[in-house]
Amino acid sequence: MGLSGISLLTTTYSLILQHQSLLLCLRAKGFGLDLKKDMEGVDYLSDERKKAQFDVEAMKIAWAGSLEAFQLSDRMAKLVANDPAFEKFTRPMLGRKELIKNTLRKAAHGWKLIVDLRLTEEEAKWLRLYIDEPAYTDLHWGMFIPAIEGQGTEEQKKKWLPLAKKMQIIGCYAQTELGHGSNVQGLETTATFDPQTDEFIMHSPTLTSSKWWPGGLGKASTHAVVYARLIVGGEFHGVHGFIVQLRSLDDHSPLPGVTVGDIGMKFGNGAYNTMDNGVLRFDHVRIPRDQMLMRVSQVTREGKIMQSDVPRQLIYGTMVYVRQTIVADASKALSRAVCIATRYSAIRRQFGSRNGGPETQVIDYKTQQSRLFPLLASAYAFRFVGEWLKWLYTDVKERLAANDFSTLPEAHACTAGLKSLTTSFTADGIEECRKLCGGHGYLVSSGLPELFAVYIPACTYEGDNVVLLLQVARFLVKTVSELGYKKPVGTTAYMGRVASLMQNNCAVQTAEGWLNPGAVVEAFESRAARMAVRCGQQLAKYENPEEGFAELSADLVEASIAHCQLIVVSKFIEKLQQDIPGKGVKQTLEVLCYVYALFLLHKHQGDFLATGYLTPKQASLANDQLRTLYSKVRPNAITLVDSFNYTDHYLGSILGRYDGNVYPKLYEAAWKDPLNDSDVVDGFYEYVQPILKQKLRTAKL
Ligand SMILES: CCCCC/C=C\C/C=C\C/C=C\C/C=C\C/C=C/C(=O)SCCNC(=O)CCNC(=O)[C@H](O)C(C)(C)COP(=O)(O)OP(=O)(O)OC[C@H]1O[C@@H](n2cnc3c(N)ncnc32)[C@H](O)[C@@H]1OP(=O)(O)O
Ligand SMILES: Cc1cc2nc3c(=O)[nH]c(=O)nc-3n(C[C@H](O)[C@H](O)[C@H](O)COP(=O)(O)OP(=O)(O)OC[C@H]3O[C@@H](n4cnc5c(N)ncnc54)[C@H](O)[C@@H]3O)c2cc1C
Repeated sequence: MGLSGISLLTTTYSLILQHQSLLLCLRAKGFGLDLKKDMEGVDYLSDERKKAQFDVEAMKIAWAGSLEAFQLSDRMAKLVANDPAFEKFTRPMLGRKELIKNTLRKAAHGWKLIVDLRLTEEEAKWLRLYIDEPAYTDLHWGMFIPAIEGQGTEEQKKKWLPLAKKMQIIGCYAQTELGHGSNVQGLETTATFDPQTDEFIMHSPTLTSSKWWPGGLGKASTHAVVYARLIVGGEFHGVHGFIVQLRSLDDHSPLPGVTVGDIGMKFGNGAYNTMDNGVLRFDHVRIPRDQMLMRVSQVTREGKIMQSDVPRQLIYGTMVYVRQTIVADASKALSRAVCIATRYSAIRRQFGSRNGGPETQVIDYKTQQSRLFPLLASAYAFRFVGEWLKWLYTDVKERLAANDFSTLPEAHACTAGLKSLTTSFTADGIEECRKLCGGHGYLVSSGLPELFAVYIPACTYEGDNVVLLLQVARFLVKTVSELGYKKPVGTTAYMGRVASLMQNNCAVQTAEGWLNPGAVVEAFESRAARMAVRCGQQLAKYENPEEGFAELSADLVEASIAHCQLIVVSKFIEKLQQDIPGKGVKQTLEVLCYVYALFLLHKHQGDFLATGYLTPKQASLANDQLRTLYSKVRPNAITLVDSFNYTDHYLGSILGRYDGNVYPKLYEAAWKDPLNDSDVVDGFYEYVQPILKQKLRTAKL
């Protein structure tokens, strides 16, 4: 068969796929094309779904947090999925300008729905999540408004919040500069008070002081909360936030003295390029004095600095809030990737066929299970720790409102540490899911490349993950150094039992012995306590503590990871102590909890062995138990990912389709690629044909 034969065959097949729901067997001799009978509307995963040992509807509620939360999220997911305005499959093929315009259109359509349907703020949040396209609205609602809420005075909130909440102004969070991101105290933008005019003069004195990265700044925002060095009477008084108008509210042109634009393309096709991360410079731009956010410090008309009794660290409060939301988002991104990889692993078959029978589903290979099921368990673990962190944040917020600042350091350490732990694991987990899907995982239509590209900056934004773990380390070192006279509370309460945690060793004697929450928690507590104490002992050898901290920072990061993993494990176990209704739901979650804990124990067994808490035999028993647990997860795997309740629209993946109808849909999608609009590629006559027709002068070639 020649080229035209192949082309005829493929075009015919593509037409059948497009216009028929019943696809009949198509056989192309000599081309290995043997597409089995395929019915649209058939659930190819129904046999898997019949294996479930728990009530899926009840698990959906356990995942969502409550029946109300489930219903709300389900309603918003369907609203988006059924609205053609939110189509996203062409996104990776759009050029940057089209991409941004498309995102602006979707954001406008989303806002119209919010207004027309009178959605609550909670509903609107879920709507934006399911629209699934990073946009300026994320920063407007996620950082600009929270910054004003957290750092503004009552008067300032009264003035700015109604404007922002009605979207009569659009704001972003402009902290990072070209020269400084992690080191906030090193920012160079200045806000100099002019007592003559009662104004601040915003200025970018150097190239490196240019604001660089803020999402929504590049093209959309009219305003920003700008972080700058406060200078009053020629003296520096720390970094503070200022509300600055950047663009005209009439024609959106930059105001005098403001230079603003987009910083350019980022990693991946589509992906985070829907966001207009921006650059901003000020040339002596004047703003009224009352546009400095003044909850923490005030500048009076006379140019006096007044400190309220609120701690200075509250200026960093927006980051605490966003880090907490990022932990919740980690479980969403990881569960999404795991859902795709799990469904596809049940559809995909390789090897093992006997007498022409079906080959083995790749999900039945123990290696596949040992890579996939810990990710599945982690998605659940992150979901529950995210729920707990939300509670912790709400509690801190209420305390702050009542001028109780005692739990702020712990909230900072927990949000920083868990943000770091969950985003690093999720970024690696999405890439692992791509590999678990073999070659097809590399196709954009698998949904995984774009999910990965969108997700990985989470390891950097809202604080580089290593920098954040070093903050946890400072908190741990301080806790250890105060043990003699201050009782540790909250997530460090276990340090109060440091003597026994240092002395007692693991008592587990059998693989079954590891199915004991007490044994698991004690193992993680002992490892974390021993690593933190060891760092403390090492630090004590240095005369200069800062020098010691810098020298030991790699070990300190490992101690912080051990502490954060302990938090996730114990919050999962605490969750299971609650009433969780539904047949088999709690038992299935218990299996996942042990998978999560024993997988970590196996992966980090070096720590557990080196600290002397475990013997090699006990570590090996944990691994034996892990294998048994994988067999328990196997029958429930598909329904555990169904319990995330993701629509096919949100998943955005042919491999992860609910009905498992993967191959015909992959085939169909290939023919929709613009390259296949014509049989002869554009450029053939200019660049390919001349080569084919060339008359070679050197006979040897
Ligand atoms: C396919 C489509 C997918 C669609 C997806 C759709 C939607 C997405 C949804 C949501 C989007 C979510 C996010 C949006 C994305 C990106 C937004 C990104 C925004 C940003 O990145 S904003 C910039 C963030 N920048 C940082 O995080 C900087 C990191 N640096 C710092 O935080 C600090 O400078 C530091 C490193 C922690 C401290 O440095 P240091 O110089 O030592 O500190 P000091 O300033 O001297 O203070 C030390 C003192 O303060 C305590 N401290 C520090 N931070 C805090 C805090 N946050 N809260 C409370 N206390 C804090 C610290 O403990 C010290 O206390 P002491 O008692 O020891 O003195
Ligand atoms: C997609 C995206 C969106 C963003 N959105 C915003 C936004 O809306 N608003 C905003 O203000 N900013 C935003 N940012 C900026 C972001 O917050 C910073 O990039 C982030 O805080 C990291 O800072 P940095 O770039 O200065 O990294 P750097 O600090 O320069 O990090 C470089 C390397 O140095 C290491 N390092 C740095 N300090 C230390 C240390 N003390 N000890 C050991 N190692 C160290 C880091 O681990 C890293 O490996 C965004 C960034 C991205 C990628």
